[in-house]
Amino acid sequence: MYSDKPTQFKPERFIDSKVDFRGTNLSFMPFGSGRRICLGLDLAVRMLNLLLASLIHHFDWKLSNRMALEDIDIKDKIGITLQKAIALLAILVVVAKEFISLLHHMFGE
Ligand code: HEM
Repeated sequence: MYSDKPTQFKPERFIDSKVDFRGTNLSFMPFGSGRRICLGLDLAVRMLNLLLASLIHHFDWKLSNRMALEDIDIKDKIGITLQKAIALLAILVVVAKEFISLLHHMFGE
């Protein structure tokens, strides 16, 4: 099931799945496995949810005119860090009112 079109973005493949990301299932190990498994795993899992939820909550997003829906894919390219082979050109559209008032609160008028 997990090897079914592995390069396609299909998050639903994990619904009702018993495979986890903590290095016990070698078909899916984003943080590595065994003695050298990522030391920041727990921090990263918490921060990723918070970061992504904050970005989605505070901003509206749209795709750049230079990119079509069909161009979105999840292939990676090897480098010092792992990068997307085709960058996602997402544009921030509207800054939500709550975020503006948060900035005012933090930095004054
Ligand atoms: C989404 C975020 C992250 C991903 C996907 C990730 C992934 C990985 C992977 C694949 C490895 C290599 C594991 C292996 O060799 O088997 C690794 C190692 C490591 N990661 Fe992360 N990591 C993330 C975030 C973090 C964070 C936030 C920290 C620290 C605060 C961290 C600290 C480390 C350290 C210290 C190692 C080396 C462990 C060792 O060699 O013993 N990582 N990480």
